[in-house]
Amino acid sequence: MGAGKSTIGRLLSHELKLRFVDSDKVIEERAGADIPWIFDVEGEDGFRDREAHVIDLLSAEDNLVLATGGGAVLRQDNRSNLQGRGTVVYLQASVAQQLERTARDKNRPLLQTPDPETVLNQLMEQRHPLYLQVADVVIDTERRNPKAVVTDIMAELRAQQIVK
Ligand SMILES: Nc1ncnc2c1ncn2[C@@H]1O[C@H](COP(=O)(O)OP(=O)(O)O)[C@@H](O)[C@H]1O
Ligand SMILES: O=C(O)C1=C[C@@H](OP(=O)(O)O)[C@@H](O)[C@H](O)C1
Ligand SMILES: [Mg+2]
Repeated sequence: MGAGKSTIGRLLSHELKLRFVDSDKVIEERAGADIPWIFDVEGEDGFRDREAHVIDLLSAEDNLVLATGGGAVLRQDNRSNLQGRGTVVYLQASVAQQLERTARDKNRPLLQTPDPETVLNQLMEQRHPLYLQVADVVIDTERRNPKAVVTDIMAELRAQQIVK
């Protein structure tokens, strides 16, 4: 959360001239409700079920840049769908940077606690190894503006001959 997936994903899609899709937005459209409502009414498990279904659908499509939510790596099905069907970019950010970038946003239920820093540290410990497991490309976003991050991603995609 706050690494910049939604922001960078959209910018990268322009650079690659591909469609951009954010799985969180698709989940909200299909549910006719926002993410806080889904967490409230269906719990995190309900949200994860919806997320897995949407990632299964979207990862099967070609020619798009997909931004997932940060918890997508928690399920094995998502990990194998993402890893098997596309190029996965892991955007890294420190917890301090995540806190700065998410502070004013009420749209992330997991961070609506008195101590989001502790939550983010726990999530990082749990998820970082999973992100590394699925990533083809790892990009440090620390104190890099979105445009610079996209430039770094493009350079790495070219170095790996994933794009020209
Ligand atoms: N590299 C960056 N530098 C500065 N601000 C950023 C950067 N990436 C994202 N942001 C800002 O941080 C916030 C969270 O970004 P977002 O794209 O929603 O992250 P994610 O989808 O990974 O949770 C947004 O306000 C966005 O404008
Ligand atoms: O990390 C998570 O578990 C979540 C991240 C959110 O997306 P972003 O990573 O785009 O903030 C969103 O999917 C939901 O609030 C859960
Ligand atoms: Mg996002």
